[in-house]
Amino acid sequence: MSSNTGYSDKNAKSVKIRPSGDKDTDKYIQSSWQRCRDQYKMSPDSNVELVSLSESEVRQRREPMEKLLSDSEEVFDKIRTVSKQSGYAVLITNTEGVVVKSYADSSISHDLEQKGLRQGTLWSEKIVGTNGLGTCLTECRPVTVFAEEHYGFNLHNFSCSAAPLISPDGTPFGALDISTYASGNRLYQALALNLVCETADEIEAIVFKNAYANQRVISLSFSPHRPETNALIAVNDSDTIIAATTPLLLALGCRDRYELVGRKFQEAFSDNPGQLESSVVLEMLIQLKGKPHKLYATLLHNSAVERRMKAADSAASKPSASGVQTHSAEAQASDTPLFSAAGKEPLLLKQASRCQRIVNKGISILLQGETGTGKEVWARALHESSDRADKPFITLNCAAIPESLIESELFGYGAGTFTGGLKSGKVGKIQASHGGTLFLDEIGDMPIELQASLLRVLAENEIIPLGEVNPVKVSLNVICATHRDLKELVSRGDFREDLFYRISGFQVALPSLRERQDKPVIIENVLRALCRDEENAENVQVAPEALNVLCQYQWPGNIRQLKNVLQYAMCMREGDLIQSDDLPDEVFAEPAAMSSEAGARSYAPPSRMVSMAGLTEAGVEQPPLSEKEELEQVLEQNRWVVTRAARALGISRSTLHRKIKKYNLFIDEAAGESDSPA
Ligand SMILES: Nc1ncnc2c1ncn2[C@@H]1O[C@H](COP(=O)(O)OP(=O)(O)OP(=O)(O)O)[C@@H](O)[C@H]1O
Repeated sequence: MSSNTGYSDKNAKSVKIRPSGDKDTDKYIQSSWQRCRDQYKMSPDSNVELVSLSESEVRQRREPMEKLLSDSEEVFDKIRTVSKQSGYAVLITNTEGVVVKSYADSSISHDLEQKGLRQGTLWSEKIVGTNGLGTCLTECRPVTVFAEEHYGFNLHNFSCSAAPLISPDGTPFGALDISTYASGNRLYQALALNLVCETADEIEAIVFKNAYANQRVISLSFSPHRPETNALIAVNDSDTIIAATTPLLLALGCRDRYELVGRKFQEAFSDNPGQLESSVVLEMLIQLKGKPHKLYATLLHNSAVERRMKAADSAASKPSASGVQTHSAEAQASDTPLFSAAGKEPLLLKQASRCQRIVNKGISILLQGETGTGKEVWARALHESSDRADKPFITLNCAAIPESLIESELFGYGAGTFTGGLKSGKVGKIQASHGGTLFLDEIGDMPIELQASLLRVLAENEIIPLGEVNPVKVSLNVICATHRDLKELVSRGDFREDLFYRISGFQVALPSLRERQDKPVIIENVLRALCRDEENAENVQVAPEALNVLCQYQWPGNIRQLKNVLQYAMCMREGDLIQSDDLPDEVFAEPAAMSSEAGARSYAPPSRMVSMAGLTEAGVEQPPLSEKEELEQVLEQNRWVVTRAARALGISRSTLHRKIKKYNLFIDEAAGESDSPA
């Protein structure tokens, strides 16, 4: 390990933590200080520099959280009122620790704003050291960082309490913080922490109800007088629990959300013969730590589900005059190919309804996503949702055939054009998709010379097959897909800018499987499809522990890999239950180190004093790094910004430049000289 850390072991021993009197608190503050010292190579008792992002960088990071922020407005109003009265600033960050929204409603909080507690600042623990937001995101738990517990000397007069914001699959999507000037006793901050935790719970419940608006959401409570709580589960049509909120998992003492998720409702809350109906509080008996407890379940009012159920009932009981069974608009919508490709992923559901509206409007659609994320499935769903559904759907994977053949594959050729070609000539894919849809997969691999011809086809709707002179009129819908960053290809001159704009009238980003909030639903869908292909397999299920393993795995090959894994497990299983032992070794790999501050994504209840340190990047035991590896790691963490990496390493910029040269590390000079985060 490098000794150029700017402080000696003697300094390290002098790490001082103001005793809080709370052992648990001391532990997480100590771990954070240790990370600052050993991993981020920060020197204690020196000032930390706050990094501010530009308006557009903040906007870009806020965009995915926009809906959540507007849905939770009422909850934010409540915490703002309390914060205003007590002189706190309210900050909301994404998982990187970038403040995407802040509220300063009092003169104290205006003052705090001037000191950096405002929208746009970056509170990543790696950059700023121990602090409320950064440490909360790293530890994935609520924290208060009070006065001298902050690593940076210039933050010693702040008191910050933060809690992670948790999405329905248990992964953090940001953090909420209230901060003020530190005064009095640290223990008084317990109230602030409580307020942040309660608010984070309320936000989690709102996001949860929205994510499962088409399922049954049940509130569970220990009191019959307060049946509606933030302790929620979502149950699908076959009575399987598909998600649970953090407050519920903590109340029931579950260390892992898959102690509930994946189980049948009746079985999880055993000996409960009652039926859940609207506005009835169902009393149930459960065992907690060996003792019986009464638990009250209430089915929350859900108009979408009620409409769907009513539609299903009436469809089942009365055929329409035409003899065709009727469905409500809701049921019809969720039956469409686009909605079934979207699963229950909130972002994709939104994209499905947008695509549904534009699919016949002549707007070109570009699909982006890693390999195996379902781009072709989405393209087919678009075709099947369009007016061209009964016409051909033709695909051409530009990366899968040699460059020299793409042109003839696309445009076809006339009789006798090539030696070795078909005597009668060949109809190209463009002509073959006339009337229907042409799906150009991996468009980023289209040779630049051919891009001009493709652009012409799209603009003029006609082609001239190779070796022919007469143009042929075509009418087709072109959908393109890529896993590459086309804008970057454009900037490198490898992709025509005019073609990029021509094919990307509307862009759909398909999330990787590891990012999806609806993993249990996707697993179930892929499994059902496989079961349909096998005799007597209709009752095959995945056991909760196996489901847990599948949901925690990082899935570099996305849904395609999931399909292979389930195919393997189907062969290995004995009986109708797929157990962990039936899964291939690959899915038991350690969670990969995460790029975001939040560390490895966790499916266990992540907060309220349950430390996820064992799963975070920080907690995974690392072998010692060589100086070169360490430099690469710190440069990577600081996005190759030399000034920032030098600061993180505790060395000067010129020393870092010398080391970069010594180890022949690649550095992008433009990025290296700038301090603005990429
Ligand atoms: N929503 C889904 N539900 C069930 N299975 C799916 C879903 N999406 C994709 N799959 C399955 O995953 C596999 C990969 O899907 P697809 O070929 O559409 O991915 P892709 O992104 O086009 O991959 P590539 O980039 O490698 O071409 C296919 O077997 C497909 O059937």
